[in-house]
Amino acid sequence: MRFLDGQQPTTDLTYGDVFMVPSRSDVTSRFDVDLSSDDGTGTTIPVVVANMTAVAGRRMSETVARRGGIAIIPQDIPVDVVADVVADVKSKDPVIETAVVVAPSDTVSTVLTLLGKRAHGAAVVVADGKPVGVVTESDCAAVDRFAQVHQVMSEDLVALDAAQLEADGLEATFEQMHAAKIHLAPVVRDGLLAGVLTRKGVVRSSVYRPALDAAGRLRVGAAVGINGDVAAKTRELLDAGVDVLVVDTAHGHQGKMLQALEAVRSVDPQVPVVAGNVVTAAGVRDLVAAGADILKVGVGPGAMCTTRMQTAVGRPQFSAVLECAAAARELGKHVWADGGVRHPRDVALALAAGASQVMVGSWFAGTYESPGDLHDDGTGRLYKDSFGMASARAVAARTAGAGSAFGRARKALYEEGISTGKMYLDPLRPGVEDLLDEITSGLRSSCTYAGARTLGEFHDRALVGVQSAAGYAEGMPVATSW
Ligand SMILES: NC(=O)C1=CN([C@@H]2O[C@H](COP(=O)(O)OP(=O)(O)OC[C@H]3O[C@@H](n4cnc5c(N)ncnc54)[C@H](OP(=O)(O)O)[C@@H]3O)[C@@H](O)[C@H]2O)C=CC1
Ligand SMILES: Nc1nc2c(ncn2[C@@H]2O[C@H](COP(=O)(O)O)[C@@H](O)[C@H]2O)c(=O)[nH]1
Ligand SMILES: [K+]
Repeated sequence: MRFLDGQQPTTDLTYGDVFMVPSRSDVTSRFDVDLSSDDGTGTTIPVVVANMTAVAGRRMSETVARRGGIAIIPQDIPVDVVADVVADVKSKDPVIETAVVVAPSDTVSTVLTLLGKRAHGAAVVVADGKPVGVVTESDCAAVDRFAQVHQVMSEDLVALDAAQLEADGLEATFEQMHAAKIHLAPVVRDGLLAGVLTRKGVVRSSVYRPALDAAGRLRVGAAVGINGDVAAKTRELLDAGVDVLVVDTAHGHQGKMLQALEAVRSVDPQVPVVAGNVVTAAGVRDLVAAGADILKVGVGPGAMCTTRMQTAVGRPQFSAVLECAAAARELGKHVWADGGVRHPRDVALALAAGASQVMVGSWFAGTYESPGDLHDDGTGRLYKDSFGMASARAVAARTAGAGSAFGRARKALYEEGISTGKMYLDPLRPGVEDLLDEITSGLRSSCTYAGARTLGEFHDRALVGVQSAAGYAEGMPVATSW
């Protein structure tokens, strides 16, 4: 990456401070851009779901890995639950999606609760393992909440056969669904429900490649903190089958982190290890020396994060990523830009600055696939609760039952995150895949503007300028007259 006209910025910058100019390009289609990362984590799009309890759970992990990204299960989740999540994600099909399933005797009230768990807009009604109907939100409108599913479901089913699907391919399957005027179809294998396909999902499967491990199963990562028996927890996580290990604490450039990395490396010298958070080249070098392959960069940019207000510590994220990525590159290592990503442009800028991937937390909390329950704010707008991992809420959960009550009370004094975030679902993009579409289409387009076919070329070719607040504002759409 170069600054425009050889500028050398004299202050640290964040995403809003910078813009990219187009360069001569011979990349004729945005579909010609390869978004795979080269940092050894096996992702085919450079998007990692942040290890936050309100964001990364099993549905999020499965959905994002099917489209080529990876989610990191937070360190606060008990290790036996992590093992269960990893096994579940790895049991899922890379193309056929997991259905929301109900029984004919379930109530409409149950259906309405479950529909919000995935973006399909329909639940498959199953009896003896076979699909017998489909039920949507509109089927449930204006009927009693205790009505039973069999009374309202549509029995007019067009089911797809998994073997036939493989033989026909995605395009023919899409055309078949189009001709049948259906947006969703249950998929059966030997007559039993194997999942669902949506028309949108079929198109996505033709554009994205799933992030798969050596055995062809979806990838998933998990985080470990720096306290306690790090080696033992690492062993348990690796036995559970996690593909990437994230060693995570607020202040990554500290002695306990270096010891934690040594403990992790003593267990497994091979697994990709991500460590952070840091924002300086010195932090990068020390953590690499202790065994990290990838540095998690970002102190204070997160949407749920109050660290900069509490402590004055942190660094504007674009400059942090630029300096850390350059230091990591010299050592043959990589960085993930963690936090503060709110628009596709931020993803492009982080990658231009040299990050191999971008971590997204709060933005994805506001989707069907995040772990929380859907709420209506009283005006019909849907949202989910979110909270920081250093908030009072997370600290109380993390320390519950550990140590003495006195110790927990002392810990509770330190709070560097908000407990009561409200992340609205975008009515046009309520599912995480809708956001991935928005991010990756923006990023593919950024790459062609820079004349880049790969993310490596994008970083090499990106030409970045510094802008005023008015320059940033000019880029915003204006939907009403002024
Ligand atoms: N990216 C960011 O800007 C930030 C991210 N977070 C996230 O919050 C989660 C919890 O992290 P964390 O609070 O580190 O909890 P951890 O459970 O990982 O514990 C942190 C350990 O480091 C010690 N420590 C020393 N200095 C600090 C410091 N300045 N801040 C925090 N701990 C310190 C603590 O001891 P003692 O308690 O005795 O001081 C404790 O033993 C993580 O997921 C982290 O990524 C949190 C803050 C900032
Ligand atoms: N200082 C704090 N940082 C936090 C907290 N919880 C999470 N985080 C960091 O934010 C990113 C995600 O950023 P986002 O803008 O996409 O939400 C996450 O990976 C952590 O590094 C917190 O309580 N305090
Ligand atoms: K912040």
